[in-house]
Amino acid sequence: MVIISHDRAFLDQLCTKIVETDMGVSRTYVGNYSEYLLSKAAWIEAQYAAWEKQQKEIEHTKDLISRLGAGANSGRATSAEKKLEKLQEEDLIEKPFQRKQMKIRFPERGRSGRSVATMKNLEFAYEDNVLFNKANLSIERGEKIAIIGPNGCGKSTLLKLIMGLEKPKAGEVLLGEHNVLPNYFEQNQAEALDLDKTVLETVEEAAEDWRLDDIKGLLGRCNFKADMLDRKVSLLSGGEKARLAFCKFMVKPSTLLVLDEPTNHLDIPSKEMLEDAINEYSGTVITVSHDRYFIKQIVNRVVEVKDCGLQNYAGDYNYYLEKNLDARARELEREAELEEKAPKVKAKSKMSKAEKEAMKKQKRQAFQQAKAKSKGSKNAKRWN
Ligand SMILES: Nc1ncnc2c1ncn2[C@@H]1O[C@H](COP(=O)(O)OP(=O)(O)OP(=O)(O)O)[C@@H](O)[C@H]1O
Repeated sequence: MVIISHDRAFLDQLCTKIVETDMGVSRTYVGNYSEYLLSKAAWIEAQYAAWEKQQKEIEHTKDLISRLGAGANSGRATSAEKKLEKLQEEDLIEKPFQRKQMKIRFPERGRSGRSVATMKNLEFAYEDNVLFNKANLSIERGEKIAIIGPNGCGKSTLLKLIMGLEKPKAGEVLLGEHNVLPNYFEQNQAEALDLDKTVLETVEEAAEDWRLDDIKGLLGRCNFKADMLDRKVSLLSGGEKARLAFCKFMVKPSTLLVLDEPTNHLDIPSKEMLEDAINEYSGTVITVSHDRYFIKQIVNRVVEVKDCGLQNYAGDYNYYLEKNLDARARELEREAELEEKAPKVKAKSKMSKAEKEAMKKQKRQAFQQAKAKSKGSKNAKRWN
């Protein structure tokens, strides 16, 4: 089975091999996605150490050649020259290429008061579809909260209530009084873009205190090449509009992020960029997401929408799984289902002895390869 996916939790559960392709070169790692990250880091470390060592040797040999010069030492100089030639050509170790991860920070505007949002005896229904019945929740500054629950239970509606876009039938939803500045990423954000604006204008308008070069850098990271910056939003594809909406969202100053499925249209590097930005954000974050990997990376509190109420778990997603036996059972069921569909494929937790051995072997090989000086330098141009 070959899978192409941006869903890291899914890749973790199913894959036994990851093939990474970057800059026209592909490399295979044994294991699932999390193991691939570890193996890749180990490979880069080993390759970098070997490269550094060889660079020193090259410098030392060059130095030796210049000191020996001609005359009585010319024989030794010639053999040093031969050694240098070999080091620089057939034995050359390539410097491992590391793609620079673009770093983004959500702009913050001071800090909010301690109380960020409060729901008191909240009641809400769409006609006879009751979503909340006397639900209570209070959110404090700096909390990073995942709102979870099955499809249609009212997660997105809760965010709309917090944003004041829906009104409670009874009870209250209040934002804190002091400096609570929300920045809301709604699921249909792309549909709200102004079609007459250009790509660059759309982001420039939302950004305050951003340099033009930084805005262009952000757009570039989200795959808007220079020739697209002056294109009208009306001419963009659905996916491009979604990425543009994401860029617009990333530049707005706030003290509260309200996110509805923010990772939906993002590739893995963009998800990682978003996770880093959220982790560095000192304000409050409330997110609805089905992306369990994303939730595991960023939240310190979980709120489950259940039986028209809000069940609080004062810990991260793993804590929620530990405390919530139903959720753990569902998680195990899902794993079992996936395994049944792909009986020959085993996930990390169930790796066979042979696979574990293969993985160890791969790590050893990566280390040895790095030491054993790779031949040729076909890709030398791309190492910097
Ligand atoms: N404007 C609306 N009018 C009537 N019903 C609506 C409206 N918006 C949402 N609903 C219904 O309310 C329920 C809750 O919707 P909501 O989008 O909040 O669920 P959710 O938990 O976010 O779901 P999902 O996980 O699928 O995104 C659903 O049954 C939905 O069909």
